[in-house]
Amino acid sequence: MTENDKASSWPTVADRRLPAAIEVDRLVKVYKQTRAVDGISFSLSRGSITGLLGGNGAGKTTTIAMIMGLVLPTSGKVTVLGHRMPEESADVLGRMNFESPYVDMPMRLTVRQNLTIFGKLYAVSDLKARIARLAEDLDLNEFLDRANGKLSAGQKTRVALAKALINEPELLLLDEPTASLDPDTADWVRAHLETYRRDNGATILLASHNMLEVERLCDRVIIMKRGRIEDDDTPDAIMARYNRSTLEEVFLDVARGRVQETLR
Ligand SMILES: Nc1ncnc2c1ncn2[C@@H]1O[C@H](COP(=O)(O)OP(=O)(O)OP(=O)(O)O)[C@@H](O)[C@H]1O
Repeated sequence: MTENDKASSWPTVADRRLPAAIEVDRLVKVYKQTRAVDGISFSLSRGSITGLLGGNGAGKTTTIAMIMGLVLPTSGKVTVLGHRMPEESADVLGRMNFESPYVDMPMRLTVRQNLTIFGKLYAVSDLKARIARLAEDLDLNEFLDRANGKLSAGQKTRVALAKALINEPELLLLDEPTASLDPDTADWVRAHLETYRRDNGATILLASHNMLEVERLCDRVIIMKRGRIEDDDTPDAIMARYNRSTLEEVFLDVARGRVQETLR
């Protein structure tokens, strides 16, 4: 994707008048001894795609869980599509969705049964047609009536993506959407996410350890370290600031505490 393509798919002026897709204000989560999230703030505009980066234990998953209203913040505020989380989650959960390769769907149910259950949970109208469309788009027809437990990792990821898109969410939260996929399937999933975002004006927040993925997909990168935000900007601006040509190098600088002279 070129910079021009990215710019043309950014939110319109009208979109900007809507409440931010996600507003996180001085958010803290303490688990007994661990400050998993330590006072972070950011706001994501509609139609943007943002990468949440950080080493193991940086606080990415905890942040996403608080945005979804699944984990109660110790302090601070989360607002999603204009609604306070978790207090007003019932008003907004139907407009968002989530995917993680680490959350399995029921193994004995077939792909079609799983998608039907999730579709009913989200009260999707004309569910049969929606599943048929997703099966076509995500190439699921070959195994639509196979038990989820009998699928390969790549097939399961495509099904998980179908589940995440079943309600045509305005906001998509992804926790390592291409983990354990072969490069071809991973590329295919990324292309699908780009298309979905472009066609639906959806907002995407994705946690990823794959720096090339983030460079390719994201307009903006938030780097976390030990529960705090270490940097927050476009991929190009961050690479320029660290005087690096890849996000991978920036990631290593941040992880190993190598701060560029220009940043001191
Ligand atoms: N339920 C929990 N109880 C206690 N500590 C937790 C819990 N969940 C996460 N933590 C701790 O909070 C910190 C942040 O964890 P989190 O899973 O949010 O990090 P992450 O950035 O998603 O890491 P990874 O890249 O490894 O998935 C870690 O130190 C972790 O051990």
